[in-house]
Amino acid sequence: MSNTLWLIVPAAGQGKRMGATKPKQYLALGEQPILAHTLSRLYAAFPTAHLVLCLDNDDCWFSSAWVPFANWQRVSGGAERMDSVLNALKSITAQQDDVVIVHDVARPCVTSADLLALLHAANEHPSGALLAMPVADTMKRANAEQLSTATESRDGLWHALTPQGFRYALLRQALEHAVDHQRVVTDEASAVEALGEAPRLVSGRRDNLKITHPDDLALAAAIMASQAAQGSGTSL
Ligand SMILES: Nc1ccn([C@@H]2O[C@H](COP(=O)(O)OP(=O)(O)OP(=O)(O)O)[C@@H](O)[C@H]2O)c(=O)n1
Ligand SMILES: C[C@](O)(CO)[C@H](O)COP(=O)(O)O
Repeated sequence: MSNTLWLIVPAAGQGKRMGATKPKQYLALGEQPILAHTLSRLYAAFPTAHLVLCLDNDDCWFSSAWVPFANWQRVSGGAERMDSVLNALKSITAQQDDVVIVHDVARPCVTSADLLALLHAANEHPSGALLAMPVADTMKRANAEQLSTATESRDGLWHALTPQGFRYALLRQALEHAVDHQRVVTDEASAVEALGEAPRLVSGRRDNLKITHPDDLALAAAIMASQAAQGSGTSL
């Protein structure tokens, strides 16, 4: 029996740091909301995947017209991002070694080439994999007054991105372990690391922006326009 590729998209956030009148995933990038762009990018790379979309129970902006997948379901979001992802894992009937890819709805600039590279690494490595990019700036430690008190070594330091991919059994065990230990994790890889596993870092494009703050919108639009001009968004 061929394994199902599961695609979990956490999209139940409120976008507080964006400070908009609606959750940021529904803000327009050109003619479409961010959510539609992200799902379109994911579909281009994984058209036969089973999508599990995490949405807030009070979400009044979502439209199924933005979902290109034939196989998909929605699930209630949770208090934190990790709770939304765990709700999605609990809502599916997966084989223990099925690969689960988790991607933020707030990252619409991800390319097919990066998505497929991540899937390959997640298939190859029992501890899973995540897109990431090496830190290129000098990293400062600030005190409560926002004064720079130290410089942290950037050797071996990476920015974690998404998607992140793991076998179903490992990811569910890792997130349930985090919940059991009342530990909030901000990405799936840190839950897996807490089990003593070491996911593979897959070097990803530096334009895989997570739209978080207001000035990220114009930046994302410029990235997508550049990708379209170069034919690099959904081309392989
Ligand atoms: N309880 C939550 C919180 C976040 N997310 C999702 O997790 C991703 C990354 O989170 P973030 O960028 O922090 O989004 P928000 O939580 O919406 O932003 P903020 O922290 O500014 O409110 C987003 O796609 C968001 O929709 C989620 O599904 N469930
Ligand atoms: C998962 C993530 O995008 C990896 O960088 C990030 O941890 C999400 O953090 P957020 O605070 O939920 O945006």
